[in-house]
Amino acid sequence: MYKLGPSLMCADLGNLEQNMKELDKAGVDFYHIDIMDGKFVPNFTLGPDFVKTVRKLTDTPIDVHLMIEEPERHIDLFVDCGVEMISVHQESTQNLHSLLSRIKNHGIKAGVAINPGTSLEFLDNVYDLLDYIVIMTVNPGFAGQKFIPTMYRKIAKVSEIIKKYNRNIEIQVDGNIGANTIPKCEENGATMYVLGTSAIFNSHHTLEENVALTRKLFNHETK
Ligand SMILES: O=C(CO)[C@H](O)[C@H](O)COP(=O)(O)O
Repeated sequence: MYKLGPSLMCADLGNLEQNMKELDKAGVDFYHIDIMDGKFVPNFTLGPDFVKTVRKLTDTPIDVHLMIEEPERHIDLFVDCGVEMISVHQESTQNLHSLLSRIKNHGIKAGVAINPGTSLEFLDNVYDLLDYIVIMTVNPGFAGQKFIPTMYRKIAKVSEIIKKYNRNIEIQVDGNIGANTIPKCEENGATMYVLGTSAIFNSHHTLEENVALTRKLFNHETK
């Protein structure tokens, strides 16, 4: 079961409603929304008002990726937007366990996003709270970057670790996910795919066609 989630920072924001109509028609599984504060990452992107707009436009699950410092100060703001999933970075908070507990207490899925240079040992302390782990396959901040090849091994390692925990934790991959990278991500155990400029938000085909072409890259069925 594999899930596809367009990264809305890469959408045509002047045409958001139309873009989302096409993507919903194409049957995407979730929408990925990147929140950047210019501190934790060197860029600014979307915020809670944008998330609320997306919520009004679709019933498809919304996955918020918080690339911000002190996310504990803002969790409630994003929960109140009506999202289904929130991921945070271990490097951005003093107390990851309590932050993940807070997300779970709101009845939504909790994820941890892992930067390319961050090791995996900390997972042992929080795995009981995790619904998904996001392997950043680029350094977070900008769309259109190159996949870091050593991240394939990291996906495989996380996959092994999850088996050891014996819990149903999904592996999401984010950053330059497309024709050149999906087959190897799948081989190594990724289950959720964030689709940006490489896979769908480019001018080669319509969004619906790009989603259909992306599905063809998988050996197994999506969803
Ligand atoms: O998290 C991100 C950047 O930090 C984006 O979601 C991601 O990079 C998607 O865009 P692309 O496929 O162009 O890399």
